[in-house]
Amino acid sequence: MTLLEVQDVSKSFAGLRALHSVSLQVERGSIVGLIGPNGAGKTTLFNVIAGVMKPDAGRVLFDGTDVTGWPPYRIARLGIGRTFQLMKPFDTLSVLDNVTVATLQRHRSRKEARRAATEVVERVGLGEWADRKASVLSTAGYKRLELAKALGLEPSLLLLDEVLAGLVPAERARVVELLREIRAEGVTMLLVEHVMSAVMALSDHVYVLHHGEMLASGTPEEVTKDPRVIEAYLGEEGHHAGA
Ligand SMILES: Nc1ncnc2c1ncn2[C@@H]1O[C@H](COP(=O)(O)OP(=O)(O)OP(=O)(O)O)[C@@H](O)[C@H]1O
Repeated sequence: MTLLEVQDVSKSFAGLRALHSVSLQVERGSIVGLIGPNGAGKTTLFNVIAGVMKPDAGRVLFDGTDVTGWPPYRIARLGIGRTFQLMKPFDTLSVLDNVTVATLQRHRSRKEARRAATEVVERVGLGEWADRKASVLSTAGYKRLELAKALGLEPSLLLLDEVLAGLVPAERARVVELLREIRAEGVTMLLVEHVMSAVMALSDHVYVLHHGEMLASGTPEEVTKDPRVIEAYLGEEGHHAGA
């Protein structure tokens, strides 16, 4: 069953066409990769899905509801969570308090919100850091916190924006494992990522954006063999293929 459907979405910035008639589908329970060169439009598409930007044309359907143009808080409440490429935790708050800010959206009582936050913090492997200030975390810790904040909203769909960037390979492998576990718990994911080995290992289906247009889509194997994708992305930045 389709959980997210993007239909012919277009978005321009002062004449610059960031997205041109882009469509994609995310099946419930799947992990879908969204790849493409810098400036291809990936973050813009996330912004449209999450309600941060209104598309000039096209529609976003989530779980059968047309959410196009809805404000971000309503979309989040309906079940779309999101991590950000540029992370902005509250540095002076503890790790647990940062996540409680998210769980308070779902739980009325502070006690319940705190209990839910504690669970999520444990879930992402930050249990030992729960009472430390967010500012003491490493990059890997920040990434996990970012994931925890998104999970705290109890989303059915998670939009992940480069959660592996800046991590060393051992840490990447741990986050890949964590994402698999989160999927097994029933969370569907749309994943923007430049670390191709992870995209290939995780994704059931991959979409390739290029200059704001959907260049190709298919299984990871199909996409990596597609000459257009190799020319536009994988070949040009060959390190992606093995990264
Ligand atoms: N708020 C904005 N105002 C003007 N131009 C923008 C804005 N946001 C994005 N753009 C432009 O739209 C195009 C698509 O950018 P976008 O950030 O969506 O690409 P991306 O695929 O996410 O790139 P990256 O991999 O570098 O994050 C780029 O040319 C970018 O400069």
